[in-house]
Amino acid sequence: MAAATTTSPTAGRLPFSPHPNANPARLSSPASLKTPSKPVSLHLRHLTVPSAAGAAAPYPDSSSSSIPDLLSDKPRDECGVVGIIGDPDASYLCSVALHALQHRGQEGAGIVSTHRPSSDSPVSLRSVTGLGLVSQVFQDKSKFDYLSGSAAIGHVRYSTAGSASSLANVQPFLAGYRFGQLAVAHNGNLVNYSSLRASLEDSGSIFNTSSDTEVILHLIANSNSRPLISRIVDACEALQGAYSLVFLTKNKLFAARDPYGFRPLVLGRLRRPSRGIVFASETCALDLIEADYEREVNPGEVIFVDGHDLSISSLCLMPPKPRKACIFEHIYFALPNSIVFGRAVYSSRYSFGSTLAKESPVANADVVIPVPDSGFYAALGYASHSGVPFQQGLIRSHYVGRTFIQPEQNIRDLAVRLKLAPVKGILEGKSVVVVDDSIVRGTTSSKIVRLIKDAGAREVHMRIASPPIVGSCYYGVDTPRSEELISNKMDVEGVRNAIGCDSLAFLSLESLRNLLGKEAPSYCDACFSGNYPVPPMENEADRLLAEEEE
Ligand SMILES: O=P(O)(O)OC[C@H]1O[C@H](OP(=O)(O)OP(=O)(O)O)[C@H](O)[C@@H]1O
Ligand SMILES: NC(=O)CC[C@H](N)C(=O)O
Ligand code: SF4
Ligand SMILES: [Mg+2]
Repeated sequence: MAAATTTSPTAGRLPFSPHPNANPARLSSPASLKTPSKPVSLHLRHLTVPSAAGAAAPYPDSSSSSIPDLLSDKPRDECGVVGIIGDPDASYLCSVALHALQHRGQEGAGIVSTHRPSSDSPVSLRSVTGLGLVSQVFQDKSKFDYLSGSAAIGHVRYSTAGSASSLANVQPFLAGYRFGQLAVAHNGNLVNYSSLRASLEDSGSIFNTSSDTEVILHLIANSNSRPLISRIVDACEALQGAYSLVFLTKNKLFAARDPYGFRPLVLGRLRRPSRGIVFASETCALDLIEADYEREVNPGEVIFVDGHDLSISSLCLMPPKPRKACIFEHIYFALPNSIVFGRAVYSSRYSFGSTLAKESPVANADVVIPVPDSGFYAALGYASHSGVPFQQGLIRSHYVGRTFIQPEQNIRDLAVRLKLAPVKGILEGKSVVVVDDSIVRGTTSSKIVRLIKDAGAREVHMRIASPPIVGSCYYGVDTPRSEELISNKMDVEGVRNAIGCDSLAFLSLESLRNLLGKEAPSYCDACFSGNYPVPPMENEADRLLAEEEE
């Protein structure tokens, strides 16, 4: 194996290899689908946890609930992944880290860990997955006795491919194949999933789920390369789109990131005596389990950690691509206390807001209010730059999750009222600047404008701390279809009219790029600009059709 660097964790700071794109050494042929020599069947295993009587699942599937989940109205959060090795409490720490990443996915959660019943028995992998929140799936603490080993990977899911309500699609996926057991957890979306799956099925592969992630396991199983890291590289070379991945075997933890680096993935080290190694989608997960941030997993890099001595090896074997980190992580997805792609999310949002104030001031405004939660930080920036007092004119209920909205207009109104309550004393008779991070379909904004006007506001001026969203995302964010995006259907004046506010302004794409400075070209802004770094190969109709057929 070429270009591997192996070190001991006791040697202080880890001497990782240079930037992966500087080392295009390859182990195998260019990206192409390998033809398996024989049909390969993977056996996916889960210990499943039913969502507490269905009713307790906070984000019920529309088919099973009287309140349909209309999260498809907005860009839904994406998944979060965690991997920990070298600590006796690996699965418990994994669950804590998943709590920190809960905002990235609420449909399902799971952990796969190593397990060794006694010192003379072999190590095996065990899985616990369930629909719902981490606290629901891991409510029963005996799960951590079942997941007893010193290495674990975990996942919180918001689906981009495959049914949201199918327990089989909840990750991590655990499979047995000719080289033993392998588990994977994935954040992202594979744009060539359908063609990969069709090709694998033609060759005899039998799929257990409707998730795009499963093709990764089949590609690894079909690779004839050795060792496993080479099979992972082989698989990654066939994938197109976004993937931040963690893999677990009985004695190794792997992490891999696509060559564009769409989705975040960081590496840290536990402060506790074990000095275990951690991978996580966001640094907020490291903070919660008291791990120190060491660095990002670089785009195109595959890292593996040996469970015996916690030595870390880094391979940079994927063909180099221009880096394209998702700017929407900074606008909306990531937690504001995280550092994502080397930038503090809080300060990004604050600066988007202050630049918006510079770009689109409101004359004679009385008060600036945020749309909780995600509009908060941009509103602080807007208020600070404009000198207009900041107030909380909308109070968010702690007991309503992400917005549940009915298709019928009257129930939609109720849903927003359940979540957000206006403070009359702040709004009555005022000219109000309302700051939010984004408008997707316009559902939230139009309801909020009405709420604020009903509370007696004289004028309502919407200020949005990102450019108009004109295109869908194909890289791990489940945005509505392009034709449902309000800014794809009409210009800013049309949107203002539809929302019913007195004025509306978005942060310009130019300002957003200026704020990123010389790093701007290393960010994906396709949903604002239409410049898709990887062409969306499979149209959404195919995706929807595939889901309907489940
Ligand atoms: O134009 P729309 O289709 O209504 O979507 C846009 C809204 O959705 C998001 O918030 P969300 O309600 O998801 O929750 P949060 O801000 O509380 O996280 C976003 O912050 C906007 O407020
Ligand atoms: N949002 C994500 O990253 C989802 C991962 C994977 N594509 C799934 O649908 O399960
Ligand atoms: S299209 Fe938008 S949401 Fe998707 S990766 Fe690019 S910036 Fe992020
Ligand atoms: Mg919001």
